[in-house]
Amino acid sequence: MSKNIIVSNRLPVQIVLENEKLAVFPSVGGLATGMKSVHADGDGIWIGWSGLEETQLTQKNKENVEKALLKEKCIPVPLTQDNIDDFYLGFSNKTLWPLFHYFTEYTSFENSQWLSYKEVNEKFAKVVLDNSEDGDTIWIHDYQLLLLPELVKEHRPNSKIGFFLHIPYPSFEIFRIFPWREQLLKGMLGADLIGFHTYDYERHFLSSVKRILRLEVNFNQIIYDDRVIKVDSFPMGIDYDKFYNASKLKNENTQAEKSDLQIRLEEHHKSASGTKLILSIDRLDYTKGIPNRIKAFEYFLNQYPEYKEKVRLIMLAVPSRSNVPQYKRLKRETDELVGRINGKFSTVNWTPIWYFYRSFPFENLIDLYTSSDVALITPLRDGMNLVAKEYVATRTNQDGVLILSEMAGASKEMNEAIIINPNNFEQFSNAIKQALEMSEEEQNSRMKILQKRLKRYNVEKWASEFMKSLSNTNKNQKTVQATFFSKNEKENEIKKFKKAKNRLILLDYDGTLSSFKDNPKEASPDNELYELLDKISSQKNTTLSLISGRDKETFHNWFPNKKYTLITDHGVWLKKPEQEWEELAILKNEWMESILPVLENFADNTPGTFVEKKEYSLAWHYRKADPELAETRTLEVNTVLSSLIANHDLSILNGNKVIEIKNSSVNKGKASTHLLINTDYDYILAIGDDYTDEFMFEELPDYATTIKVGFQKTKAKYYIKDTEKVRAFLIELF
Ligand SMILES: O=P(O)(O)OC[C@H]1O[C@H](O[C@H]2O[C@H](CO)[C@@H](O)[C@H](O)[C@H]2O)[C@H](O)[C@@H](O)[C@@H]1O
Ligand SMILES: O=c1ccn([C@@H]2O[C@H](COP(=O)(O)OP(=O)(O)O)[C@@H](O)[C@H]2O)c(=O)[nH]1
Ligand SMILES: [Mg+2]
Repeated sequence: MSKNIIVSNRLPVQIVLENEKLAVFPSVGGLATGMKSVHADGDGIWIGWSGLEETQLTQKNKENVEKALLKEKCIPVPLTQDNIDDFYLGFSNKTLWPLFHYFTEYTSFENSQWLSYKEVNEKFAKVVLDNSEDGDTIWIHDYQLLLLPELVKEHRPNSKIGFFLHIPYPSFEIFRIFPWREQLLKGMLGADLIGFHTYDYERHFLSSVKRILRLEVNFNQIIYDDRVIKVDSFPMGIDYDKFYNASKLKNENTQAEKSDLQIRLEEHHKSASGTKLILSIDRLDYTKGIPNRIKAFEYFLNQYPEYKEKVRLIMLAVPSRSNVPQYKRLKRETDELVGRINGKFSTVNWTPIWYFYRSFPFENLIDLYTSSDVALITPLRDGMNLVAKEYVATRTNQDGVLILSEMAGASKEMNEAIIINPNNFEQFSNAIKQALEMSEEEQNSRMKILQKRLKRYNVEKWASEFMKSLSNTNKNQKTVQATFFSKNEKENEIKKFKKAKNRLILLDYDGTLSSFKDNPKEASPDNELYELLDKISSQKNTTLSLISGRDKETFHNWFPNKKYTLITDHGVWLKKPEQEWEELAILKNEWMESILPVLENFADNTPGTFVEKKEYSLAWHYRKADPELAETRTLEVNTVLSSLIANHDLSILNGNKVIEIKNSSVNKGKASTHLLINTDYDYILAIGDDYTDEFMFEELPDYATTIKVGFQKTKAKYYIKDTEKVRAFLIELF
């Protein structure tokens, strides 16, 4: 039976060891709180870090920790102090976290920490491999484990691997700064499905994949070797019923059952009628915009002094990553700001800010959510922000107002909140006023819509949508319908080849025998290739022909006096050994006059592209262009050309990073059948890599062995990875 495995840096529970005694606490942070309910229901396991330092543990403690975690269906990945310093506090939280949240000035790039990041990802991989079988479904989470999908995929090719990023994915201009960007992207591409909270993060990721790895992206699918990787957005929800029911239940509490916090909150309301509470809850993190929020609150009090003594900001900041210097500084700054503002505005009856620096148990969170008239959630950047959603879920009377930063992923689905730019203090302070003065009807109507969506798209739905999408990836996993040669098939092929009495070998050039260069002129044959071709053509009963879209002059210079046939310009020219060039088709080329300037215009407007003028065709090459610009331009080129070529018997070939306009009546299919006239071959082998070679695959007789280089869709029977493998295969044959 295959099982489901969740992997994240932090487990949903944290173990604390004090005086040899184990205590188990729930983890804070959106990932742990969100996924916990998903995990609780299933029968899978969760792999992650227990929060302990590995060398602290005696053998006995280690066993006890494992036992305690196993009860929670968790398996620990042990981290040493060095791992915690360099991988967790270091690379994860001093490099990836600030960079992905657009805090470039906080981002450090330390090679030693990168090495540690790789080492710990390998450590996680080992635990995953030790606890899984090929075929299990593995769901990996977040920025601490970006390399893990690739490490696991290598050993679990038949497992479906999902990856979800809980934080923002930054725009290409930010991501490109990162020194190890290729490795990170390739690490993520080990997954079969990659999920983000919002479409914007997804779009940024795809843009990096296109520009940095230069991979083909079709809508939201990435073609990577022979795999298709799906990318999609899944906005994470919360356990709606848990928050809703807890707050419903709370309404029924008798005075004696109330928490101390609840009693104090009620006292606040009683102390002066009409006073209101504004709530803010976050981990103490610079991305959450806490100092900014305090300053904006001060701005509000100055702008609308009538609210002094009438409103109170209750601010919960949960300690987080406190060994990272920026977090230490933030703590100091927050303390000072709260002190200054309370000092400035407080009266005998009123302190404007109630500030807590600790974490609260669930019951107290509910007290805070249900007692606050306004929730002020104003991060500078936030992947999602679940607190905003939790606040909404607890408002069982459908009152209360949410003010939400447009920089939080949650803002994309929570339109009925008051959405603000947290850097605009004017807007900030007006939003507070608007929230405090909002009519009950308006509160209700906004809340209703918000609640409806959160209830429907809850965390369970989120997880099941992700899993459903992950299980569907299987169907379109392979990019090509053709197959690799199996060992048996290859042996048969060699036998067939050896037995044959008259053999024809048709080889395309670029992308088949020689790999692509930025400038096509540089892709000239090397000595190894000359030797290989000479060897093939010197065999008995063997006709070798190169069949290419290249122009005749180039091939004439590259392959003078050779013992093999040359077919150029997609089949316009043919040269047999020791014979003159013959023209297979008599073609006109006057059309070029009108089309050349159009293509040149595109070349001028699209940096990195150029026009190649051949005798009978024109080719616009865009290999070096920015891939996203090229995507738009190729569409434009195709549209413009389609109208120009009408009535000219011309066709547009969309090749590998090239668009070529040529006469419709010539193609490699016709040229290759020309070679079959008057000769009986009992063995035909054709290898080619691009769209233009498909004509050849199509027109050759059924018994021909046709091979596609690369992983695009094809009519060929087999495929092979790249030019190197083609050469190796030919060496094996001959
Ligand atoms: O594990 P820590 O270093 O203590 O940090 C706590 C978690 O913070 C981050 O949460 C993110 O995930 C939330 C749910 O998807 C999302 O709402 C929020 O915007 C994110 O910041 C982090 O991604 C987790 O890995 C941490 O465990
Ligand atoms: O004292 C606290 C304060 C908050 N939270 C939880 O921490 C999570 C914070 O997640 P969010 O997505 O808002 O931000 P993150 O901390 O993940 O960046 C929410 O589920 C809160 O309920 C908690 O468990 N204890
Ligand atoms: Mg080719």
